[in-house]
Formats: sequence, C-alpha cells, structure tokens
Amino acid sequence: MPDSRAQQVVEVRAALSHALGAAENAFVAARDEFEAAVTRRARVATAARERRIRLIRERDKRLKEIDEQHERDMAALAGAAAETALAAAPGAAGLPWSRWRPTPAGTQVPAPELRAGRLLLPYEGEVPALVPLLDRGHVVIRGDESIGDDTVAGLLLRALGSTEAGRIRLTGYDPEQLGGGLAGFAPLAPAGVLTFVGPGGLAALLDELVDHVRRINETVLAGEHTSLRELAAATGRRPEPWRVAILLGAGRHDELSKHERGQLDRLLRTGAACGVHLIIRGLPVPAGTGIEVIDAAPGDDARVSGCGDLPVRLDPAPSAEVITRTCRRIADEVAAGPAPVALDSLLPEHEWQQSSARALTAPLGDSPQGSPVHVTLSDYPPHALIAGPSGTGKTNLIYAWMGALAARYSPAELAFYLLDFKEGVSFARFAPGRRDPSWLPHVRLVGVNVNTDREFGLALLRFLGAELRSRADAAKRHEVTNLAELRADDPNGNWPRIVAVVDEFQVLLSGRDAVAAEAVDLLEDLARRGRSQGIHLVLASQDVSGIEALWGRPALVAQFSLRIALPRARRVLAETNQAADVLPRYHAVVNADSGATEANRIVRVPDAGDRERWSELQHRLWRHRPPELAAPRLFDGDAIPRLEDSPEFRRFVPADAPAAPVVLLGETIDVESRSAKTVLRRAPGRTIAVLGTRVDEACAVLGTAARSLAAQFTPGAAQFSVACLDTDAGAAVDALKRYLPPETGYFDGDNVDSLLEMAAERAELGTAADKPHFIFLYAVDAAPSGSNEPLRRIMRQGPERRIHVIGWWRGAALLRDTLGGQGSRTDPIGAWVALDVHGSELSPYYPGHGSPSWYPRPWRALHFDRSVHRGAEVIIPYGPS
Ligand SMILES: Nc1ncnc2c1ncn2[C@@H]1O[C@H](COP(=O)(O)OP(=O)(O)OP(=O)(O)O)[C@@H](O)[C@H]1O
Repeated sequence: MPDSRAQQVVEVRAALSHALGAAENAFVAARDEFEAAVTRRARVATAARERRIRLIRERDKRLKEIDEQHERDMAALAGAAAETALAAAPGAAGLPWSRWRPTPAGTQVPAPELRAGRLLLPYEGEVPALVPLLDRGHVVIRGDESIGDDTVAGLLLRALGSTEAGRIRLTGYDPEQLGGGLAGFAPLAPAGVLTFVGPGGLAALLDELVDHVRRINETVLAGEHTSLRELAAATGRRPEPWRVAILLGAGRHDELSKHERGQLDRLLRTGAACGVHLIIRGLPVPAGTGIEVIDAAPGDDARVSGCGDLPVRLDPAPSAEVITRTCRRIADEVAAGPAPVALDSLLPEHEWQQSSARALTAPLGDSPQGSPVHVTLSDYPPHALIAGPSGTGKTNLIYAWMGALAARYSPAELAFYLLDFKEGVSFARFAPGRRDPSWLPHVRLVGVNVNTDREFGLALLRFLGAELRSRADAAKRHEVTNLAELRADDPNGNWPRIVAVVDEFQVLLSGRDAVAAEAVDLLEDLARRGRSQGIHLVLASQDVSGIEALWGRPALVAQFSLRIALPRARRVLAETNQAADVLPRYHAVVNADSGATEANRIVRVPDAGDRERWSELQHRLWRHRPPELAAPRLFDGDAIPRLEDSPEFRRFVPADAPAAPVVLLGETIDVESRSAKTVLRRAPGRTIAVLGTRVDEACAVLGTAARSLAAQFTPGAAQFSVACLDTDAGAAVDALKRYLPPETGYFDGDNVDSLLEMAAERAELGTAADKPHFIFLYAVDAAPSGSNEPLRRIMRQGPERRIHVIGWWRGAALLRDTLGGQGSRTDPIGAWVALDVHGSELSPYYPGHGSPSWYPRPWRALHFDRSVHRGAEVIIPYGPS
C-alpha cells in the first residue's frame, strides 16, 4: 500500500511538478506574451502618436493651402469685382471722395452704376458697393435718416459729376426740411437744374413726371424703341435730359394718398425707360424689380440689395465745399448754354432747288429731339415777329434763317430787303464792301446805320407798297388771287417771294409824328395784303417797346402769326406762355400760332455769326448768281453820298437851251438813291432858299445846285454869278470854281449890289433873257442893307425872265426880312432846303396852317418844292468830291 502511497506521492509529485512546470511555462509564455503585447502597444502608441502628428501637420498644411487658395480666390474675385465696379462706375460715378472730381462724360451713355459705399470683404483693396440709377432704375433708402441723407447727397453728386452739365434735371420734394436735405445743391436752382416742390406739391410732381413719361413714350420713343437708353445706343442721340426726383418723406406709412401711391408705382415701373428716376427716402415703397434698396445703418451694418447679404459700409456725405463747387460749375455751364452748332447743319444737299410758289420753308435749327425745326412763311403764317433782349442772338437767328433760305431758294424765288435800325452795320455783310466784293445774291437792299433816318424805313415800306400794288394789278390781269396762282399763270414773270427784315423796327414806330403814323399805315396795308402777294415782313425788336408799338393795333399784330422768342423775350408770345423764360442760350421758341403755348417749338439755333462760315456760303452763292443780277443797294446812314454817283447827275448832257434846267440839291432818303431836285422853269416862284447856319451843309447844297446846273449847259449857254458874303464860305466857293464856266462872275459884299441892281433891271425888262442867269448868293442876309430891294425884284420877276436866285439865308426869319418882314408874301420862294431850322419856323413857307415836322440833325436837310411836293422830304447833302 505504502508503495502505492509512495507511488501515489511520486505520482502526485510528478504530477505536481509537471503541473508546476506547465504552469511555469504558461506563466513564462504569458509573461512573454504580455511583454510582447506591451512592446507592441508601446509601438502602436508611438506609431499612433507619430501618425497623429503627421496628420496634424498634414491637416495644417492642407488648411494652409486651402487658406492660401481661398485668399487667392478671394483676391481674384474681389479684384474682378473692383475692376467691374470701375467699369460700371467710372470716374465721378465711383471715385472715393478723397480723390473725387467731376468727370462729365458724353451725353449719350451715363455711368450704369453709382458708388454708395464699399463692401466689407477680407480683401486689402476696395470693392465699391454700387447702385444702378440713370437709365437703370430707382433707389430706395431705408433706415438711419441722417446716414440716408448722406447717401442721397453722395449719389446725386456722383450722378451730376459724371454727366454733362444740364443733362440731369433734379426735382426735390423735402417737406420735412423744406429743401434743407438738399441745401448743398441749391446753386443749381437758378440755372433751372434743381427745382423744389413744396409740401403739398408731391401729387403735382408725380403727375407731371407721369405725364413726362407718357410724352416720351408717345413722341420720342414712338414705338420705335423701348427705352431712351436703347434709342441712344441706336441713334447716338440723347434727346431728353434725365429727370431725377428726390423724395424725402417723414417715414410715415400714411404719407402717400392713394393717388400718389398709384402714380409712384407707375413711375417705379415705367420711369427708368424714359429717363425718369426716383431717389426715395422715408416714403413707403414696395420692393420691386429695378428698385435698389439701401439699408442705411452705422458701422458695418448697412446693406445694399444688389450686393446680397454682404456687409457694406456706406460712404460719408461728400464735403459741402465739393458739392457747392460742382453745382456752381454745372449751373454756370448750363447758364452758358451748349456749344454752338455749325451753320452747315441748316444747308441743303443741293442748293437753289426749291420753289417758293407756295411758301418759303427752311430749318432754323435742331429741336431738343435732334430733328430739324422748319419755319415757314406763306399765306399762313405770313409775317414774323422776333423778340429777344440784346445779346440773346436775334441777329444771329436772322442770319441763320436767311442762310437756310438763301441756300434753298434761288434769287428768282426769293428777294431780301434788309433794314437795321440799330447802330452798327450788321447787315452790311450782305452787300459788296471794300474788303469783300461779294454779296448775297438775293439781297436787293441793305439799310444800315439808319437809326436816325426813319424816313428810310418809310421809303422801304413805300417801295414794298408799290411792289404790292404791282403784284395785285398783275393778279387782277391774270384773274388770280394769290402768288402761287399768279406764278402758275405767268410762269415767265419775275415774282420772287419778298422777305423784308426790319431789325429794331420800334425805332421806325417810335414817336407820334408823321413818320410813325405813315409807317404804321403802310405796315398795316402790307401785312394785310402782302400775305397773298408773297411779301413777308419779319420785324425784330430787342425790347418790349418794339412789340408795344404794335400792340395798339391788334389787327396789325394779328397778321404776325409767326412768333419767335429768344431767351427772356417778353410779350412776343401769348401772355401765359412762359417758354422763353427758361430757354437756354442760343435757343429760341418758334411759334406759328401767334404765341399760343401748345404751338411752341424749341429750336437750337446754329452759329451763323461766324464770318468765315458765312463768307463761304455767300461766296458760293455769289459765284452762282445769274449774270444779270445787280448788286444790292446799300444805304448807309453814316455815309455821305457824292454827286458824281448820282444817276441823275450822270445823265446830264450839256445843251444850248434846256427848257427846264434841273437843280439837284442832295440825295433823297429812299430805296433808289434818287437825287432831290427842283426844276427852274420859267415860272414865278422859281427861287430856291437854303436856310440855316451850318456853313458846310449850306455850301454843299449850293455847290450841288451850281454844279448840276453847269452840267446841263454848253459853255456860254447860261450865265452864272456867285456872291460870297460870308468868309467862312470862301473855301467852298473857291472849290466850286473849277466846275463853273470860266466867265462866271464872282462877287462879295463890296460889289454884290451892282450884281443885284443889274439883275433886277433885267428882271423888269419884260422880255425873256436870251440865256438863263443863275445867281448863287452865299449868306444873303449879310448883304448891304440896300440889297434887299433889288433882290426882292429879282425874286418876284426874275424867274419869268429866266433869272433865278439860289440863295442861302442863315435863318428863316432873315429870309423873311429880305422878303419885306412880317406879313410879306413868301410865294417867291417856290422851293427851300432847311438845315438847322426848326419845323415851326418854316410854317410861312409851307402850305396850309401847319408846319413840317422837322428836327434838325447833322448832314440832313428838309427839302420842299411847293410846285410838286405834298410834304417836305428829308435829303442828304452831297459831300465834297
Ligand atoms: N446760336 C449761336 N451760336 C453761337 N453763338 C451765338 C449764337 N447766337 C448768338 N451767338 C453769339 O452771341 C452774340 C450775340 O448775338 P447777336 O448779335 O445775334 O445778338 P442780338 O440779340 O442780335 O444782340 P444785339 O441786339 O445787341 O445785336 C454774338 O457774339 C453771336 O456770335
């Protein structure tokens, strides 16, 4: 058993030891495994750490790369945005205030957008926040009121500064501050660029703008274009200015009436296409397309709807000084008006192609829409009245009109008669001059410097009256009623339409004298009957008095249905028609309906004053004139005529015994430059008295008389005697000697009595002398006292014996003394020439009870010949040769 126990022990032991061994092995193995696991874990942990580090590095690198790429993208985007902004808002539309200056662009294309602030982007450069306005839409500003006002000022200045002066018209509605919100822009008001409407004026303003939109749609776009922007792109013309209304409300919801809301809606929908834009702050406006909303807020909290949700910092207001300076410049430029248009724009492609049978039609310039404005003279309207204060371009307008007509109608179709009562020679360019021999072929008569010679105006009217009669007679002969019919019936007749232009015509009508009275009568007749005979009157005046001179004659004024008003012209249009008050420089209102407002047409008149441009046209037409066409008659009131140029004087041929010798005395003031004359027939009363103290003029008249008589007699066929009793006349008598026959007797105070005694004796002989005897007495009143008696005998009986006295008395009363004093008969004086003698002093020598209306003026005289004249005529003494 023990063995078995021992055996068992051994076995147990063995088993134990085996187990132990196994356990130990397991332990070792486990430990090894543990250690290996620990090592592995440590390795994994290390690897994991390293990997994380690597990953972090990798991530950082990537993030950095992404950041860099982002920044690059952002910079590129911002750069592109900034560049686009530069193109969308160039120059004054987008420059920051620090560098801002006006950059007025061409008239056609406005800057599409205007800068309001800048986008807040993580980008170093500036990206402006822009809002579209002109030709694009409207701007509504909400939020902070004061920041909103700054933004309004900024937008307005940018719009004004980036367009040509006058191309934008602003209207301000600011009932809360009464214009204070736009105070800086006030300098624009006098030029009409900015107008304000009062607190109650919103509805009227909106109505007016709606009406404006309707008019643009109807008359300017006229179904051919959808917007002014499109029209400008297609035609290169921008006919209408932009109208920008700034509406600054109080922010109340009930601020707009239903009507106003309706009109506002209409404008927001349709205005932009017609150049009508609204900038609205503080009025309830629904959002809509074409409306840019700015949420004004301080700091970085502002938003502009077109920029999405990006934060915006709105610009501060521009400085008051910049606003004022810019507005002043604009106002000055607007007041100065646009640059002149060239005369060529009025000329036709082919000259002298039109017929004036029915009318004279020519353009006077361009309308604001850019189309030519034609003006017609015909049966209706037959006559024109032009008015404009001095310097507004009245003369230029007449030139332009004449140029346009002269280029269209040949001289066979049109004739001009031109008279300028202004001092100066404005029409002289149409007549041949010393420097330029050309003339405008249509011009038949030019009167310049006629301001004191109203008689010349009368002469012109009389001449036209005669032409009118001859046309009326021809019409009767041909049994027609107007010029068109006459021309059709008499195709070979010479019936041009006549245009008589009288500048400063009020001079002719001023005063209540015989000249004015006759002028008005003649004008009335011409105006009434000239219409159908193709005689057209164009009367121009610079001041109200010119028009007022006509106003008392409504029938006369009514004939002048074509009215042309230059800027600030008064009374020429209908009383309620104020269009001329707001006309820019070089513009005119043309109205063919007696000035009624509905008939207004605005025209921009080209510059025809430019001598070079004018000469070019005149020379071209002059070269093409018909060869038989004579140069126009130039009457220059400042010029002294010469006897040598008198057609009558030139026609004199010496004869042995002319029956009725003609004495020339001076030039008449008339259209044909005739000589004033008196005929020394064998008849009582044929004595000529020259009256007045002016030696030169008296000598000129006596010298003319002597020369003209001498030119009609062969040598020895007439006897000439000259007595000079005033030494001041000595030089004139000496100068006369070379024109008189060598046997002429010369006398002075010492021997004049012998001359007179001898002539008196012959006068009483009772038979006609074998040859005429002409006695020229210079300063008769200085003759010795005994001379009066023989002189009276000569004057009474001499003419019957062909003895004639042509004497100069230095006063009307002195002549009376010679004749025998008060109560003596004056009929021996059949003709007289008065110099510085008043009309009233002449009544004894004037038929009837009145006296001629005569106020002496230099180098003019009044001539009366009782045998032929009804009234006295004004003459110009011929000057020294
Ligand atoms: N359409 C125009 N374009 C350019 N210049 C013009 C135009 N009209 C007038 N002018 C210029 O303005 C000035 C005055 O013009 P104009 O002599 O015609 O005026 P006016 O009204 O006749 O004045 P006045 O009666 O004093 O002579 C001139 O120097 C003329 O050249």
